[in-house]
Amino acid sequence: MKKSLLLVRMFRYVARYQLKLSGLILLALLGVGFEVLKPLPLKIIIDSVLNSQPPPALLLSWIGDSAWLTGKSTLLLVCLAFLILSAMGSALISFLVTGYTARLCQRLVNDLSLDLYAQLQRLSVSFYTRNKVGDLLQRMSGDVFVIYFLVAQITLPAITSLVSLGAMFYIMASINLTLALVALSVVPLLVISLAVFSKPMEKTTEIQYQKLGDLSAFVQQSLASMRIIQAFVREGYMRKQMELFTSKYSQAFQRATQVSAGYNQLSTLITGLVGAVVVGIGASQGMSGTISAGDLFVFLGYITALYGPVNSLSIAIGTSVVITSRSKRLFDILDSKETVADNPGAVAPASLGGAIRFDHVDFGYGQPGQHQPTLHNITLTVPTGQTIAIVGPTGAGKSSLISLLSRFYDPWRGKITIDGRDLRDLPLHYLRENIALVLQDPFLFPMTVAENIAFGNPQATPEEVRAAAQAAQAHDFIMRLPQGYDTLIVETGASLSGGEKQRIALARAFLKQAPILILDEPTSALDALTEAKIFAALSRLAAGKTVFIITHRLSTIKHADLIVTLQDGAVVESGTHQSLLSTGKTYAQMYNHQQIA
Ligand SMILES: Nc1ncnc2c1ncn2[C@@H]1O[C@H](COP(=O)(O)OP(=O)(O)OP(=O)(O)O)[C@@H](O)[C@H]1O
Repeated sequence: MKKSLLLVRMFRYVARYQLKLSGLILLALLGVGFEVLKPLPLKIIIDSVLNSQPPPALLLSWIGDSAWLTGKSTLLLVCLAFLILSAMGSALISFLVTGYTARLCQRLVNDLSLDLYAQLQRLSVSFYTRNKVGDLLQRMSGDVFVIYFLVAQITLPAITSLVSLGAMFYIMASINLTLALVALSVVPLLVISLAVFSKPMEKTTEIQYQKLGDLSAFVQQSLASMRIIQAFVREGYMRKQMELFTSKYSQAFQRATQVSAGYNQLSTLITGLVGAVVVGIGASQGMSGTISAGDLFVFLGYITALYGPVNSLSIAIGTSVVITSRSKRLFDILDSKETVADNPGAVAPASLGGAIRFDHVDFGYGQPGQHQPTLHNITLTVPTGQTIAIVGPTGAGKSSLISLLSRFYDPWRGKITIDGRDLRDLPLHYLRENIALVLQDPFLFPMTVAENIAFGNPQATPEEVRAAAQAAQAHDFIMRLPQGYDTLIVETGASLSGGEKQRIALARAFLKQAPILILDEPTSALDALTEAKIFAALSRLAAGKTVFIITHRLSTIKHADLIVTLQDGAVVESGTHQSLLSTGKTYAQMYNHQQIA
């Protein structure tokens, strides 16, 4: 997408609040009015109070032209009153504009953050495999403020600067057109300097925020794995890595800052030089009597005042270049097509049975043809209500196989059906609502124990939560926690043992009461007795449900309706425990080996 379009798209967010923004702009323009008119009372004081020129015609039309009103004392009072009013007005308006801008911008940041969050929720697992969490965090918490800059540092300053430049030019031109044109020559000069600097500014900013993303990702990963770093005494190594990331970021930051500073200094220089030329010409015209002392005062006042809007205009243009690169980082997320799409016309059936079929499924991580497949030609049929165990050596593809059921990925070839419907013909949210899942690494949220268990079924009553915890053999240890079910779990469940976390994750899956239950090594961290109790509860809870279970402990799945052995991504055998034992092949060898061990 063209970079200029990125800002246009960003404006669509701002356009949602066009009424509020218009009000804000009008208020800011009122402030501009006070600023622009500021030197005029001083001109009147110099020309008509201190000297003998008549007051300007416009003023006379306002206050009348009786001798009393145009007396020097009254004029002085009128001018002073205007100066006081404009000082108070400017202060009040600036206060209001700052407050309203902050409020509007915060809303915009919130809107953008929510859209990004919603899109992140839609994106598939492959997106998260490709992007680092720390970098995404940086985009969500840092880059999202580009919309703030768009309003507060670009739109508002650009409009108010242009209007005040126009108004000042109009007044200056009515005093002395030549001088006004010299003063305005600053604008094309600034445009030329921006044309020279915009590409390098854009590039260096893009690199700067990429490096910041890398640094954030490294810090995030280090914090999450601090125990491992300490256990392996790799603090020194990690510090060196950190130095590397920070030095790369510092270099990029310095380069971007230097380029921006170059542009800013050049524009300051241009403004200063043009100002000096105007002062020189104006002063010499004043000396020759071409313009009055009051007019020259207005002119000089505007020359200094001109710097403000010209400078904020150049900052606004510079910022727009910088935020274009940062907006791109946001639109990369918003435009990502790495979502799991439903087939057109996907509809939810009235109910879901749970008969599952893998039909000649090939799957791999990455692109077919460019990457090796992980699963080859998988064909499996699991009738409703049956329990199927997937076994096989580590890396055989067991977790990959079940990840296809929740459509974390789609097959390269072949299809998976539930009750005869292709998974892609079911709305994704409907499919996932009908699957309860326990992953190998049970993730707990920083919420209470009860909330963690009820995560997939927030309407569950406390009694139902308790019953699920009992089935998962979690109730007793939960009751020993300081606040029982109301105990707040610290981030990722760091204060619980691996087995405790697994049991909460199991309770969460049991409580969901979905027709399909997928358990990926759900009891790997549990002792044999607890495991046996959980499997007893499972056989009761799983009545009528289709259950997929992956386990390395083969004694737990002896009663499964079907056992499938995977090896190197292919089904090498399937059958019941007894039938597989009798073949003496892979399953039998693994089982016998575990019996001896
Ligand atoms: N996100 C991923 N991206 C690329 N390759 C992956 C990804 N996840 C798994 N793999 C690869 O796919 C293969 C199968 O992995 P999978 O996790 O399905 O095996 P598994 O049988 O469940 O292993 P284990 O018993 O150790 O859990 C492995 O070679 C693994 O390296």
